[in-house]
Amino acid sequence: MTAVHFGAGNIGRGFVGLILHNAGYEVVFADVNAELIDALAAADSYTVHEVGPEAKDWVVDRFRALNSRSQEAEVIAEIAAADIVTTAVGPRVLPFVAPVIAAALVARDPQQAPLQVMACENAIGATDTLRTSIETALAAQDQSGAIGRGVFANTAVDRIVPGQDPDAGLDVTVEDFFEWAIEKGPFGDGVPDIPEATFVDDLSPYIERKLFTVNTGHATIAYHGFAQGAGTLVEALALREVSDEVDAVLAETKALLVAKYDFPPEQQQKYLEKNLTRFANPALSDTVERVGRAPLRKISRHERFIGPAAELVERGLGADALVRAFGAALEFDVAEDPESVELQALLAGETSDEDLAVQLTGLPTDHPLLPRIVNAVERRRAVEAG
Ligand SMILES: NC(=O)c1ccc[n+]([C@@H]2O[C@H](COP(=O)([O-])OP(=O)(O)OC[C@H]3O[C@@H](n4cnc5c(N)ncnc54)[C@H](O)[C@@H]3O)[C@@H](O)[C@H]2O)c1
Ligand SMILES: O=P(O)(O)OC[C@@H](O)[C@@H](O)[C@H](O)[C@H](O)CO
Repeated sequence: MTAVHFGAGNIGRGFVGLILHNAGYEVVFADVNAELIDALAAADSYTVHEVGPEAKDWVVDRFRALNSRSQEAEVIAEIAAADIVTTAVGPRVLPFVAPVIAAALVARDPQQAPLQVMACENAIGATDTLRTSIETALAAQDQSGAIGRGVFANTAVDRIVPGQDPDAGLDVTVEDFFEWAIEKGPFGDGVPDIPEATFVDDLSPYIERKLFTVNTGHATIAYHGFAQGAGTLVEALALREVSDEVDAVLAETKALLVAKYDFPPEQQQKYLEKNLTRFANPALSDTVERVGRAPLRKISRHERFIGPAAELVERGLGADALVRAFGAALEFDVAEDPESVELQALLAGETSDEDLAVQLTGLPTDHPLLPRIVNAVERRRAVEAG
C-alpha cells in the first residue's frame, strides 16, 4: 500500500506520515523544499518524539521522498498508482498541488480502485476545496470525467506540532495527544484501514469543535500574547490579560457549539479545559509567531474568529471576546510573515474602514457583525495614527 503525502513539514512528518506508516503504508513525501526532500531521500528513518504523560518515541521508516517541483513527473506517476494521497501544506497552497493530482487522475488506470484523497489542513471542507481545484484543472484539459477515479473525504487533524529545533534534523517533537477524524461516507465499502484514525458519518461537529476550540483558543492566545510582548504560548498564557481573553473566547464558542450541535455543556467544558492544558505545555515551547501565522487566513469568513462570531450574532448570542481577538489579530506585525506584512499594509492604506472590514472578513455588508468589525478596524487605525 502506498500513500503520497504533500508537505513533509511539521504535521506531515510528525502526524500524517507517522499514522500512515503505522497503518502499513509506504509513504512517499512530496515537498517543494529541496533541502528537506534531499535529507529525507538520504535517510532510512526519522524519529517522532512525543512529549507529555503518555509520551513515546516512534521510528518512521520505509518512506521515499520526491521534490514536487523538479520531480513533478515522478510525483504524478506515484499518485497515479497510489492508494491514498494526503496533504498538509496549508489551505492556501491546495490550488498549487491540485494540478499534479489532476494529472495523476488522468494517468490512472480506470480499472484501479479509486484514489483516496484527504486534505489534512486546519480548515472547514479542505478536501472539498482541493477537489474544486482538481476539477478546474481537469476541465481545462477537457478531462472532467477523470474526477471519478478519486474519492474525496474531508478530515479534521489535531496534534500540536510546534516549530522544530534547527538541530533536530528530520526528527520531530510533538505532543502525545492526537486525533484524526475522517468522513466515512465518500469511501463506500472501501474505507481505508488506518487504525489510529476515527471514521465518522458527519464531520461537521468534529471539525467545527476542533477549529473553534483548539484553533480559536490558540490564535486568541497568540494575538493577545503578541500584543502584550509575549514570545511563547506559555509566556502569553501566564499573563492574566491573555488568559482572561482566552477563557472569554472559549465560553463564546462553547455557547455556539452547544447550541448548534447539542454537545452536552459539561462535555464541551471538559474538552476546552483539556485544550487549555495542551496550550500551556511547557515542553512544546510553541511561539506566538507560529500560532498566529497567516493572519489574513485566520481572520477570514469561515475561520476561527469571524466564523463563530457571525453565527453567534445571527443567533442573538454574545461575541465580544471574539471581536476583541479579531482586533488583537490586527496588531500582529511580523516581518517574516507575508500575510502579516500584507495586513499591516492594508491597515496603513487608503481603503475605508468599512471596505477594509469587508475585504478582510468577507462578511456581507448587511451582516449584523460587520459594524463591530468596522469599529475594530477604526480603533486599530486610530492607535497606529497615534
Ligand atoms: N503544526 C501543527 O500543529 C498543525 C496541526 C494540525 C494541522 N496543521 C495544518 O497542517 C498544515 C501544515 O502545517 P505545518 O505546521 O506542518 O506547516 P509546515 O510549514 O511545517 O509544513 C508545510 C510544508 O508544506 C510544504 N509546501 C509548501 N508548498 C508546497 C507545495 N506547493 N507542494 C508541496 N509542499 C509544499 C512546505 O515546504 C513545508 O514543508 C496546515 O494546514 C496546518 O494548519 C498543523
Ligand atoms: O496551523 P494554523 O496556522 O492553522 O494554526 C496554528 C495552530 O493553531 C495549529 O497549527 C495547531 O497547533 C493545530 O491545529 C493543533 O491541532
